[in-house]
Amino acid sequence: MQSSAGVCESVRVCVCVLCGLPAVGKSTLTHLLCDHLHTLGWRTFLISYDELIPEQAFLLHTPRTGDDDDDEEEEDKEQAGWKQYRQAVLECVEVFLQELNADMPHTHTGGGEVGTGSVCVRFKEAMKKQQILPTLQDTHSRAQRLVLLLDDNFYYQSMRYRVYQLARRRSVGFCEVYLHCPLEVCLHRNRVRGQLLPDDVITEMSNRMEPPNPEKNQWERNSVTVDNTHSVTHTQLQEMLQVISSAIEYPLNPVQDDSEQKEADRQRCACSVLHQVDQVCRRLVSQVMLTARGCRLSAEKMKMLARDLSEEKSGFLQELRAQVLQLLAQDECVCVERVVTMATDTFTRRTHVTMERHGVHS
Ligand SMILES: Nc1ncnc2c1ncn2[C@@H]1O[C@H](COP(=O)(O)OP(=O)(O)OP(=O)(O)O)[C@@H](O)[C@H]1O
Repeated sequence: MQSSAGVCESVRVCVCVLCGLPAVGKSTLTHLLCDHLHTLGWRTFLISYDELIPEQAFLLHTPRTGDDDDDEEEEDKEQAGWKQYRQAVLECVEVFLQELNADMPHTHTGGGEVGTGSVCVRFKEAMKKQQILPTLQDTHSRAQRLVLLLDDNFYYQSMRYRVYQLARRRSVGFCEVYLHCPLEVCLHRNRVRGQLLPDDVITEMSNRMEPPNPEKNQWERNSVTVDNTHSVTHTQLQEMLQVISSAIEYPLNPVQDDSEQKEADRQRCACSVLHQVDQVCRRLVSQVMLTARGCRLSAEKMKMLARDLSEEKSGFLQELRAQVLQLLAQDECVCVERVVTMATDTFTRRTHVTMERHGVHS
């Protein structure tokens, strides 16, 4: 049976999120997965964030590392812009899924706010290039299963959770493939391919990486972790195909209870706390750097201090995030103001220790 758009109505779909550090090998693996899925007669739609989001937005976003705290406002604006682009990608995916089995032609021209409209244009180009609609319209095709492969770093759990929510709203399957290997290997692969990203950006992302945690997050139960230090083995490939297959056979149901809303509230609260504490930490780091400048530290020592402070801040924010989410998961009441004050005190003490270690005295 066909809709007026000509797409077979019984297409089973799943969204597969590929996450991992830059240069870990996500794109390479995606192509391998596509080849294998095609031999099963399944269709794939490769959604590469690198190709949909203008390069400029990625460059603006690259996580900052310590000694460039001067222009906080500018960075906030950049972060907001980058988030809009990511949101625009998800909007395109959602409209695509909405129209897939509905009685509608694929004529969506939106794709987000002004400035992110290019994402929609690129999304449509990707559809055309990968011949998504012609194959799905072919009723004789055995391609009744479609796997959307989302290729990006997805280093925060909250980034992946948004995709999960989308899959749930549209009643399709959801799974995750987390690709990892030692940081040094990623840095090396990045250098070999022509150093697309500075080392410290990849290192910073590694500090921030929150791998899937199926034990803690029920919604991440359909995930597989793959060590990509060497070539992917047959067993690893089978594991991935198994997870994708299970996601496609058992699509998610739209929310029946308020658990999803609760989880979203928890994430929002944690983000708010983290954002405020992050601002405070940056100011403290800037102050320390100013004090160090006053102490006439050599350029080399200033660099080492900046690096240590940056690491201290990343680690501290990560710990705090985990603690806040734990409290919220236990339904504890989290007073944002209080947490921010306590966190400020703790981080101030830590910066003092770091200062002393570097011979900086206020
Ligand atoms: N298992 C592997 N063993 C050795 N080299 C690999 C492996 N997988 C990928 N590579 C190489 O590492 C480099 C980065 O791979 P790839 O572009 O797939 O990474 P990526 O995770 O998609 O990067 P990005 O997120 O920056 O787009 C490429 O040169 C690729 O050939």
